[in-house]
Amino acid sequence: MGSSTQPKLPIIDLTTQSLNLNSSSWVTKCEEVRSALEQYGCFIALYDGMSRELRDATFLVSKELFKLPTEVKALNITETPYHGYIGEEPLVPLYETLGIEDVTTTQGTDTFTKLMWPEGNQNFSETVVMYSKAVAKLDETVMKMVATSYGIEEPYESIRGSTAYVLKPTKYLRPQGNEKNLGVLPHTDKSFMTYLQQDEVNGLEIKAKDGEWIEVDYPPSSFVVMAGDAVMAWTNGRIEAPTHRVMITGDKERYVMGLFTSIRDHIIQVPQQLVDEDHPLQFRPFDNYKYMHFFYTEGIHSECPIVTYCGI
Ligand SMILES: O=C(O)CCC(=O)C(=O)O
Ligand SMILES: [Fe+2]
Repeated sequence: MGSSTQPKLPIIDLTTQSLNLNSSSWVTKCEEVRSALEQYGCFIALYDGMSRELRDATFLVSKELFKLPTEVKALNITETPYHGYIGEEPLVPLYETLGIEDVTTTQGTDTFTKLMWPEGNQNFSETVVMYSKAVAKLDETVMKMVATSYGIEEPYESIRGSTAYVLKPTKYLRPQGNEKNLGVLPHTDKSFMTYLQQDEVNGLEIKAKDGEWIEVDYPPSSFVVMAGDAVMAWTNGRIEAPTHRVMITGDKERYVMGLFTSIRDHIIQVPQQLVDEDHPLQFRPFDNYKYMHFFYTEGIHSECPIVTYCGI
């Protein structure tokens, strides 16, 4: 008989009170974040910068969005691959998602809202902008901690202002029958960082370094913080983007909010602090958006596309 203990992701308390630390405890906390990312490529964050009301309101407006006719949702076409509408894909028939680009700005979100509701939907726009800004604050904290822990505050400061945010409200249909069903194929994110929050139904699985799939069980108030391929290259491979998939069981639809950060109009370079004899340079300077296009056109069948794209 195998062990009944399921492997679990680390849970890190990033609530305001818990971060209100003297400087040596702050450094320890930063190391906790870095170590979780180095070991698993992700962790569960407890975060109090998102009120229950805002979270609930966001899932509510996203359910309204998915109720729109498919031909309306399909109007969300973007230049960047995977940021537009994806639905009714034969390989992942349960999965549906729409990307809202520049979502932390009223202008970006209004452009999307006008496409979906030409008559306007101010409640949708306002809710989604507020939600994304609150998650962007979590990103600010996490990245500050990563930068502190590696001693790369300055290099991070130089790319921070080029962060672009895409929110992807995502829905998984309930599967027919009782079998586990694939919601999303195993993949790594092509983003810099990803922040996931789910409504109530589990389904996300992370591939650990030993090859085992970890079923992620996280409460609706917390977030899964995950490294993307771009962070893997930026950290010279210290943090690896984890392979993950979604398996849907049970009889409920699953709703997820994913905020994806990417670095736009700025070449990402490995900070010199992360290169030494023990850690020779592994990645050439690269453009996060060009990488996303590369993945869509040529990199899709590559075993490790970021290494194919800019690995040394
Ligand atoms: O649904 C989830 O929990 C994860 C979705 C995901 O991996 C993605 O959108 O890239
Ligand atoms: Fe993903």
